[in-house]
Amino acid sequence: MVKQSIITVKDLVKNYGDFNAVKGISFEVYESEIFGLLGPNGAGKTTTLEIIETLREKTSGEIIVDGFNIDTDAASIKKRIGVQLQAAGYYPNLNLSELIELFSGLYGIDRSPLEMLEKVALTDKAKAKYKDLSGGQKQRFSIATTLINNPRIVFLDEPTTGLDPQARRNLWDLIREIRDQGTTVVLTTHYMDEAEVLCDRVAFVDGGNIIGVDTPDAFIDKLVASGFERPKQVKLANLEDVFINMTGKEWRAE
Ligand SMILES: Nc1ncnc2c1ncn2[C@@H]1O[C@H](COP(=O)(O)OP(=O)(O)OP(=O)(O)O)[C@@H](O)[C@H]1O
Repeated sequence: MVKQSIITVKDLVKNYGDFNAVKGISFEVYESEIFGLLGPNGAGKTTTLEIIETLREKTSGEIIVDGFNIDTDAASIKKRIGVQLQAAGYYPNLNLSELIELFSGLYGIDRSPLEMLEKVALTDKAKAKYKDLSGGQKQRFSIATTLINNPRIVFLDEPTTGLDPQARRNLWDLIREIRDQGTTVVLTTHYMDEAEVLCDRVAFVDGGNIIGVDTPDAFIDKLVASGFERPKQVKLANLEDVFINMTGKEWRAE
């Protein structure tokens, strides 16, 4: 099957004053894939995401999102994407249900809060305030808010940072469900195990450059074919497997 590109980034440059944070990167994201931007702190991942999300100005380069050019059609792009809000955007006096009603209103659409909360297993917290949620619940709620406008693409910046292993795996399942329903997912992560099992393709970003884009399997196979071997015999399980095995996979009461 020919892959259809939903995001095309060409020669993207971002300077902050005289600091060249993104140095002319080009890549494509395909429709209905989970695409990961990986790289060390300060590599330029968030800058790149926020430019594509129309939240930050680029210095130069071309970006097409779902057929719309960011220079001429940013408003059409905004309507087609879902972006996680910073926590500060969640008015403290409203409960989750009311927050979803508020955001739906801002989009000018009518979404049932319970239906949205159901997607992220938070119906029992409908009357709770955002600040009273656990870390995993906060992440799930913020993902629910990205889905309100039925977006073609959702952007998730480090969605699992700070979560325990169960919450992380549950969030992976949620992200896969979003992809399986036809929504493209672009995320950043520092966890390579996460990228390996979750992402269909990954781009490595380093010092403002993209140094490779491929499937996790292809990257690993290429490295192994080049003669790389781990210094130590790899065990058939790791400590996280032990943890999950001892404490169970189910949703936590949190
Ligand atoms: N508003 C800004 N003004 C000046 N420099 C900035 C600004 N935002 C980011 N930078 C710089 O640009 C570089 C890229 O930052 P960015 O946040 O995009 O990196 P990142 O890959 O997302 O890092 P992390 O993994 O730490 O989130 C960093 O050196 C950062 O200090």
